[in-house]
Amino acid sequence: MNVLKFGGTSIENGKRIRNVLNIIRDAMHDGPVIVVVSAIRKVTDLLLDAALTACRGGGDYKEKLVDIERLHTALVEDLLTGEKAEDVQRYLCGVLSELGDVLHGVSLLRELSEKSSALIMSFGERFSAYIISSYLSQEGVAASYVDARGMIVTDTSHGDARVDMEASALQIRERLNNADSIPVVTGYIGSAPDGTVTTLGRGGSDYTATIIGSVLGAGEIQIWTDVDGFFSADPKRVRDAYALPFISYAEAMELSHAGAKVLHPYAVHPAMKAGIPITIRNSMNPGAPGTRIEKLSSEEAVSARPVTGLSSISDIVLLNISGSGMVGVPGIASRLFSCLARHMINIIFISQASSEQSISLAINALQASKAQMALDDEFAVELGSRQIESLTVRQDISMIAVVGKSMSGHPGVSAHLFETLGKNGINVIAVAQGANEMNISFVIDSHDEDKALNCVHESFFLSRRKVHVFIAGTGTISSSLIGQIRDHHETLSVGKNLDIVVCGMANTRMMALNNEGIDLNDWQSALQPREGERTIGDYLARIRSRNLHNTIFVDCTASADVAAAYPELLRSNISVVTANKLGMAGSWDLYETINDALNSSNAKFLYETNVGAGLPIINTLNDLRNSGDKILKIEGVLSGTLSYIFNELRKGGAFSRIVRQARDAGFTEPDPREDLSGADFARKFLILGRELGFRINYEDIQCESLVPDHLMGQMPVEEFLEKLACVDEEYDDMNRKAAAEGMTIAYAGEINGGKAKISVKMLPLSNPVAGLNGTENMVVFTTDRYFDTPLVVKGPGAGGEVTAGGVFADILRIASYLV
Ligand SMILES: NC(=O)C1=CN([C@@H]2O[C@H](COP(=O)(O)OP(=O)(O)OC[C@H]3O[C@@H](n4cnc5c(N)ncnc54)[C@H](OP(=O)(O)O)[C@@H]3O)[C@@H](O)[C@H]2O)C=CC1
Ligand SMILES: N[C@@H](CC=O)C(=O)O
Repeated sequence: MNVLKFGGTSIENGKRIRNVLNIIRDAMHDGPVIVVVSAIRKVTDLLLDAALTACRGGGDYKEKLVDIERLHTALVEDLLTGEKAEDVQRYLCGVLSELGDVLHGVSLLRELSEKSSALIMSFGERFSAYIISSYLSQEGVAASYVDARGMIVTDTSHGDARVDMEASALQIRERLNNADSIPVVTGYIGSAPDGTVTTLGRGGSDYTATIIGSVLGAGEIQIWTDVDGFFSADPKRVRDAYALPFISYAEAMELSHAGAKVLHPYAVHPAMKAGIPITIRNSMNPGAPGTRIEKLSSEEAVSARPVTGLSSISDIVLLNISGSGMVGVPGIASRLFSCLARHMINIIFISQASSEQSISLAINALQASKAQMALDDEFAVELGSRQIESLTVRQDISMIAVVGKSMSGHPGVSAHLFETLGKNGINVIAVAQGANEMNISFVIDSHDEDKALNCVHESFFLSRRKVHVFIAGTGTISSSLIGQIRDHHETLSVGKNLDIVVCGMANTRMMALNNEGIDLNDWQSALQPREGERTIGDYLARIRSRNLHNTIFVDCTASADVAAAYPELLRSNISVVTANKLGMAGSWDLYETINDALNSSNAKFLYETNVGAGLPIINTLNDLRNSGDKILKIEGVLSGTLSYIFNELRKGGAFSRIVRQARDAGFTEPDPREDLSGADFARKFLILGRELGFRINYEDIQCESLVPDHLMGQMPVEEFLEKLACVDEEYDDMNRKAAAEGMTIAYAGEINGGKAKISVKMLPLSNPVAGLNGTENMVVFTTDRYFDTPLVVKGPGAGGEVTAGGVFADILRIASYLV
């Protein structure tokens, strides 16, 4: 014999009930069947609403009653015909008038006791079981309605009653053994010894099913619901969660107690005691195998991954009682727990450190004020004498449980868990782990619940890990970067199990956001006007509110406003990769604030492309310093644009035309005057100087400008490029003169002892700088170790593809730290 329990969504409408008929018919091939049903979806909520409305007085509850009647009548009309339909309508009429009387009484008294509430709530299952048993009979499956009030015996805690297993077993055997038709039993309800109606708590029909199954020694207890099984995490919150093929009783119990809604928390115990497997099946997808909950063999347990599943409870508060006077005083904990028990307050989580100075308890948020009052009263004397210093209630708290039988004796699970949380900046407020080592529960701010569930789930369950990228700027570098991420996505996914998801991009006018990833083949179409939300602050607010795990912000703008936001991003634990030099070459104040933020956060900050675009210059410098070498001097060419201009001039051509070519090729800054004035080069030297440990500012870099003063004023870039022709002759002359002397002109500089100088130089053609081509940069490090033959880094120092490649490499460096 098997017990089949159908939840509210499985019997939501006529189509689904027809489906249930097929499931029952199939199950009948395996032997006798007992059916347990919940109320039709929404009915329990409607009943509760009707009860609360009635309690406020007046007749408004009647509207809810009409809704309840309409919902059931529609089902009868859809499913039943002839005498069966009439019989059920008569039954509904009678029971609805009983319900109406109860609600009327509540509205007159304006009082809703737990007892009357349980009575009102019991009607849902009575309606559904009657309709379904009648429908089965009509379809030729002999079935009879069984009211569980006559079988499930409970105590008098009406809303969340405890079941008297012995008394219930007697009744169940008497009513259901040797039944000659399929019993369709009302789930969720029972009765107290005084005959009053009780309920087993929300979702209690699962419990009814396992009680009946265990008493009658069922072969299997099937819980038919609307999901494919017991998931590794709540699929509504964790997109990548998946149905587990099997889990142990103990794991199912831990997970359902910690918030997994697929199974009532008490339902596992009777089945476990009787050794009967429970299967969770999807009535909308009966072909899916579902999850089998049973006793696992030791081999199965050992071969399983250490963590089986995650669950969470959101609406809780954390009570914290603390005081140095509690240390070594016996009885405080006992009084604390007894007091809460007396007030029927269920404790979800307990944590006490060995110092005994504080005890933290998580309880349901609805019971917070009751608990606070009760404890204030209980500990009034200790609070008055400051033996207990504070009794606080912290709101907006969530508890997450990480559960797995194989966690026991498996070192590193908690280390991995807390490392993952830490890297994502999730603050753990309290932790608890029982000595059975199969549940680590921790309490965090509710704001971080989804982020924590996702990053922990990913780190324990998925081989492929996600990194969420938000880009600022959609110009030359960003466009190349987006193309590279798109083209390399598959390789990274297969080769490195890394999924780079670009979730956001913005320029000053447009923005696109998508947590699941923007389509990189058509990202331009995803951009929408930023109406009213045009500042970088608005974009950052959107990013922060998403609170996704493993988030990297990528700055491909040349905006000081964006650079000024780095400290805030880092403090929000969002890592930053930037091609924009205005952060590390900004004011000393900003530079320090960025470093302070970096030191106080777990986020990373990389800016290799700030100097020499994709060339490994900052990393080389730091490798030299970190390995103990002393850098004596840095010389070279660090402007791709100026290198290009002088390399082209050497071949002949007008200065202004070459500048225009550099701009069109994407080598220049958004405003080419930043390059021609030497400012961009100076920033790179400033960054290198600071990397070397010098406290220097932009003003400390001596640099020669190539832009005539009158062209430095405010004017559009196009106008500037036109007017720049005024210097063409001067550079033509300079170039000719140099060539005549077997020399060349170049724009180069050096940093020596904290002093930096950049200028136009006349160099012999034998100088390596004269051999540069295109946008090539060259940096020469003279160090203690590289003294006779200095270390040279040389290659293209500007351009979309090489710079984007450097940005991409920084993203991957951070990704490999995060995942
Ligand atoms: N080009 C190169 O070879 C190299 C460039 N870099 C650096 O990379 C950065 C980008 O250069 P590049 O791509 O060539 O420049 P582009 O001018 O092509 O692109 C700049 C982008 O930044 C956007 N932007 C500006 N301000 C903001 C803001 N406040 N919020 C959001 N978006 C903003 C612009 O949007 P809008 O169009 O709306 O103004 C534009 O999309 C610069 O800092 C540059 O120094 C570094 C190494 C090499
Ligand atoms: N405009 C810059 C780009 C790299 O930083 C340059 O020309 O070097």
